[in-house]
Amino acid sequence: MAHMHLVHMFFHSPITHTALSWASPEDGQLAGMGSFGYWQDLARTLERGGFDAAFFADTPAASDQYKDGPETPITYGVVWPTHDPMPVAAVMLAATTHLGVGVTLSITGNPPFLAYRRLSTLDYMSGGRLGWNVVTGHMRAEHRAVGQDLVGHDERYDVADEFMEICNALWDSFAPGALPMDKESGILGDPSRIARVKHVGKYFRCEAVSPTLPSPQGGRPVIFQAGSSGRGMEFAVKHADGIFAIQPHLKAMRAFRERFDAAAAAGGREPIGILFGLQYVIGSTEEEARRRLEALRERVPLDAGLSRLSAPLGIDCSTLDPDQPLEEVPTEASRGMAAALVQIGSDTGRKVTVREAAIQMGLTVGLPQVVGSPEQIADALEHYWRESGGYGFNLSAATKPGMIEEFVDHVVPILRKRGLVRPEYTGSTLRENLAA
Ligand SMILES: Cc1cc2nc3c(=O)[nH]c(=O)nc-3n(C[C@H](O)[C@H](O)[C@H](O)COP(=O)(O)O)c2cc1C
Repeated sequence: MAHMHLVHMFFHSPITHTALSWASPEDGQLAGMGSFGYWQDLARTLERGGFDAAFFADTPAASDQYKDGPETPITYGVVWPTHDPMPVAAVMLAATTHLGVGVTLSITGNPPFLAYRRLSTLDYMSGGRLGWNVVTGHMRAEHRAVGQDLVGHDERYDVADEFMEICNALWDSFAPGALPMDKESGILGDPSRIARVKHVGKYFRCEAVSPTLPSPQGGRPVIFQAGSSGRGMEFAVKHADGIFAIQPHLKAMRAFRERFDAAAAAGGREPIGILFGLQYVIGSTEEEARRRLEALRERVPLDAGLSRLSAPLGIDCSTLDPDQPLEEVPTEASRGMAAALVQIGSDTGRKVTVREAAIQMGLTVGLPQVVGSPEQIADALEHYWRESGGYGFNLSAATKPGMIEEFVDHVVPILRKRGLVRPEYTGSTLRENLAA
């Protein structure tokens, strides 16, 4: 664990995690959605700060769990609109030379061959700076949108395993010397050295040669994974190079890391690097940061928070009394998330009401927050990093792009001075930079 690794989280949407952040006078992302320049500038800022990558989360369809429809996400712009992250990844990769971009691409609604082609094209064009966050798609709306049935939790990972089998076979299909690319003889590829993949499985069929040139980074893009259930961990141990995780506080981060290390050891692997999600709210002083946080909190409509809370709990939260303790709400969907919200912001186990959980959900979607001056944020990151044993952080800025610039200009120099992050990029691919 030589250095703290930093990735910065986004949605290709008006917000990342804070409902109504788009309405803050400080925020430029809604206007930025119609501008290549906005994303290019963000990419250059992150590269100036030595970030390993920008990461795009993606849930392609507006959530319809709350009040059985998409009205609330549409009304308040809660991850609606949600544009495709793949083109914006291309824009950011084109504006930089070292920054990686991790994109989320769901196995729902995307045939493996076409997903492989889109990912490999971008990986090749960027000189090996692409990461893929493999998600199974857990939202009802996403399945309704593409006309597929939502399969059971563990079976989703069986489908994902088979999906990966096809992608891996295509990535591994090139033998040495497969690509003479010889202008003199006019021979570009040697078909005897490029395997034709023939897959007939339970969920997919594919018969093809790779339509794209091989990955410049170790045979395939960097594979990220974010599932934390037992079956999710099993999938990660089999396929992932890095893990994205959201845990509500330090104690939970450490426990999660220990659980994952044990799963990796059981699967015969070295520990996999975990990047913990954190939201930061920065100010030139602590008072300023707290003022900014309060302005954001006051803007979160209860309805938007309740709609955010509905998805992980798997219930329509409009049916709940906002003043009842969250603990009393029965949920079959994500007990982990409910337990995390009950303890949000502390590890003291203080009981929160549905209203408090909803506002907190509207503010951070369960991410722990670090709030303060650049020095205080650097201190918090160092503490979390040293004590959790995590590989680094998947950071989310409450407003954009200003807070990101402030982080790069004022927090990164402190982290560099302390020797916590590397002074400059040492590799040219995302895989190399993440390993350094
Ligand atoms: C940091 C983080 C980012 C995630 N990003 C996405 C995403 O962009 N799209 C998505 O559909 N699911 C996303 N997920 C959800 C996971 O991929 C997974 O479906 C969910 O955690 C449930 O899996 P589990 O039951 O194995 O934990 C994310 C989860 C975490 C912790």
